[in-house]
Amino acid sequence: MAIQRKKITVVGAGFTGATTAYMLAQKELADVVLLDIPQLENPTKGKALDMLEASPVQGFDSNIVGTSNYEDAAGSDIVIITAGIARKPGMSRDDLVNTNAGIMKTVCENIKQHCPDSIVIILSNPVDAMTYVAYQTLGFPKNRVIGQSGVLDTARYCTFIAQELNVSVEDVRGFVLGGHGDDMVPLVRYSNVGGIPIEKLIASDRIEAIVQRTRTGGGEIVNLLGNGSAYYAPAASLVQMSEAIIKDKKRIIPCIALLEGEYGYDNLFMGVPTILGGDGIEKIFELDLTSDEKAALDKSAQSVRNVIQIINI
Ligand SMILES: NC(=O)C1=CN([C@@H]2O[C@H](COP(=O)(O)OP(=O)(O)OC[C@H]3O[C@@H](n4cnc5c(N)ncnc54)[C@H](O)[C@@H]3O)[C@@H](O)[C@H]2O)C=CC1
Ligand SMILES: O=C([O-])CC(=O)C(=O)O
Repeated sequence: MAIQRKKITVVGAGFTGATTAYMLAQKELADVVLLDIPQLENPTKGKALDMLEASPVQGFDSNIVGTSNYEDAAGSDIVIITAGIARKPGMSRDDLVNTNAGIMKTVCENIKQHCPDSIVIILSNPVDAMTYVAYQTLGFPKNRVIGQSGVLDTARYCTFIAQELNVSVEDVRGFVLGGHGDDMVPLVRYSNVGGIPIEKLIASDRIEAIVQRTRTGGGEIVNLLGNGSAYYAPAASLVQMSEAIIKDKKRIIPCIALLEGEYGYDNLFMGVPTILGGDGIEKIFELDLTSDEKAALDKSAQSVRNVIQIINI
């Protein structure tokens, strides 16, 4: 009897979607379905075939197909949504809200019909608000609707700390709380290098500079690229989340989760530390925060609420 492989569908075959599909296949996490709109069916099939033809060279056996038909997504264990427009220099993520909310609703209606048992990971921006739209449309339990921001924001934060100290990124631990906007909250007090608190190793003005660069890390890439936004690190982040779910690793990963009283917020999707495993978000950790940290998180939460209020679909 043939081995039943896991299946992951990536909706949106643009920069982030295609890169994610390729990384998932390289790691042999699952067979991959790459899905875009009917007008882009041939380019989507072409990207998938091109990736598949790399498999003999790279030595992976995951299958990859391109499609615009949601029937091909049926039975997916995970659906990753990257569909939507990306910002350009001079724009904020929030400028994308109504265009992408419309796209999110259409995509999620299809996922609800064809992949009712899947765990859904949302990337499209503004991602906290888009995760809320997805949750409303899908009607899935909250553990199966997850937004990606914290892995990426934390990765940027850890990159900058490793650069500052000229040490391995592998030894840097930290995480970023809050919404995926310029007022996200890198938690300095909980950050360390090889177990040593960063406050003992880096001067406070340099830490502040790292925190600020992390907050505007997406914009830094947008300005450099000139016509789109980051995709290598976002794709790597989606793959780490998918791996935690597919392998039931129970990793402690910051994810956008539905808060129902945690940290004092209700009915709000925002980035918090979670356990990510086979059931999706299996637990949310509530950390003790100082009054300054809580005030920063309140500001970030308010920004997320402000965006949700202008959704008009
Ligand atoms: N949460 C995060 O940390 C990050 C979020 N993003 C967001 O991810 C989204 C995608 O970014 P990119 O891949 O760079 O954009 P892109 O423009 O390269 O690709 C988007 C793709 O979505 C497709 N699409 C549009 N409507 C669709 C629909 N109804 N069904 C299926 N596919 C549809 C487009 O045809 C296009 O191929 C953007 O909103 C961007 O802001 C990007 C990086 C990080
Ligand atoms: O900045 C953007 O528009 C894309 C994104 O969310 C990121 O790279 O953090």
